Amino acid sequence: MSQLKPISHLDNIPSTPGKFKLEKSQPYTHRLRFHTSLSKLTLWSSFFLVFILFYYVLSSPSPSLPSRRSLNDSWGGPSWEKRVTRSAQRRSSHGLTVLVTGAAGFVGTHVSIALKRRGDGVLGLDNFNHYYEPRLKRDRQKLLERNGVFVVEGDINDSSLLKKLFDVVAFSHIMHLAAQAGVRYAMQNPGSYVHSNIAGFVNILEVCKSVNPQPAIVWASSSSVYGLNSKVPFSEKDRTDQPASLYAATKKAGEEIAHTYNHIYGLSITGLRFFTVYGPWGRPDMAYFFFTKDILKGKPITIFEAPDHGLRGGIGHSEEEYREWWEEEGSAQLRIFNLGNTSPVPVSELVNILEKLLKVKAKRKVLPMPRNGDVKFTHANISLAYKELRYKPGTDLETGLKKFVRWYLSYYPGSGKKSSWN
Ligand SMILES: O=C(O)[C@H]1O[C@H](OP(=O)(O)OP(=O)(O)OC[C@H]2O[C@@H](n3ccc(=O)[nH]c3=O)[C@H](O)[C@@H]2O)[C@H](O)[C@@H](O)[C@@H]1O
Repeated sequence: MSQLKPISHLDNIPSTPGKFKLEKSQPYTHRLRFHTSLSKLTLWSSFFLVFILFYYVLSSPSPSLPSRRSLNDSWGGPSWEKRVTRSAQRRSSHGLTVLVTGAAGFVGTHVSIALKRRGDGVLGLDNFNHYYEPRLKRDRQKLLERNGVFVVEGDINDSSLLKKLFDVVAFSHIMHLAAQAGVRYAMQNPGSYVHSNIAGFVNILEVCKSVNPQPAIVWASSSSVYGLNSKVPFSEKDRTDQPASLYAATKKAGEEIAHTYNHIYGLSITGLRFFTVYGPWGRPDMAYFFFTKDILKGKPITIFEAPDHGLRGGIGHSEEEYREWWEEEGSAQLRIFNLGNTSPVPVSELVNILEKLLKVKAKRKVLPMPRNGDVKFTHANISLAYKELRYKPGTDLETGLKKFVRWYLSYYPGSGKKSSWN
């Protein structure tokens, strides 16, 4: 756009002497000539400027846009590169070098710390968006820093940043967890799901396909891809073509996109279908988190009841289970695994446990399940993950929620003071 401004400016320059009072005196002729040549000079120099600008815009390679953006970003420079290198340094030659996207997120934080503790080199990437309280993300970042993990502030859609990271570090793996999460929010902000879960994922794959050596990719799909399926437990072999939310549809699209990049470029890609993950440092938009908050405040909570009066079970696993997810990839694999717990729990049972742990009675409002993206039930078949990864959840819901509640009360001190049974 900037090259247009001088052109419209040129259009406004008086180009004929008709706007000037004509006098026949010599000096005037000189002035007129001088003016004319000045106009010409201005015209030509402006034209030249436009040409230079135009040439610059056309001849700059595509990274010129991101590099202009980088003026506002907090990445780049020798001390930044040093921090990146140090964070990605693995402790032994057997260790992996992992880029964790969405590192300041709930799952990303736990994964980064688990990998770092076992000796892998870990670098985080996160855009610290405002989907939920940024303070929580910043505090997770501090936790990561205490554990030796540096989180680069940037977006997965920024290919120049991604390329720069691969210039500085030869990552063996990407743990891609950056995404627009949340099932119900997709009705409010559909574009953010397309931007992060589809465009962002493709951007990551585009960079991965071009670097040498190509990193293996492990990424977060979702149990929500099972959508309206009624056959339980959900198995990886089941159909996934009836998503109930745009969120689920973008995760399903991610699985198909993964297939393409494996097929064409031989990228090794493992998708993990998470089943309602919960625990300390969790996400405030999830039911167990805001139920805890509202129960403590004495505010009513809404329990969605499916039309067949079955309540959908939120099931999951706590941070211990993250440790065993990882294994060295063979080349060019395309895999998908369910990760969750195998005993579904009705939402009402989740509330019973929270009441017991918080020592506060919940004000329950039971409503028929709205058509808001939620599904009636979810239940994981995890035999494939057990067979191939030895994945075995070891935390029951009550133990996991106890850990969450303990964390919640210490993170939000004062929130539990009013706690008492009515
Ligand atoms: O399993 C997954 O794949 C997904 O798990 C969660 O989604 P969801 O299971 O819907 O998690 P919650 O928002 O915590 O909902 C749990 C259950 O509580 C119910 N619920 C939710 C909100 C509410 O006010 N009342 C209520 O009964 C929901 O219908 C649902 O059955 C995450 O938000 C997704 O990002 C993730 O991909």
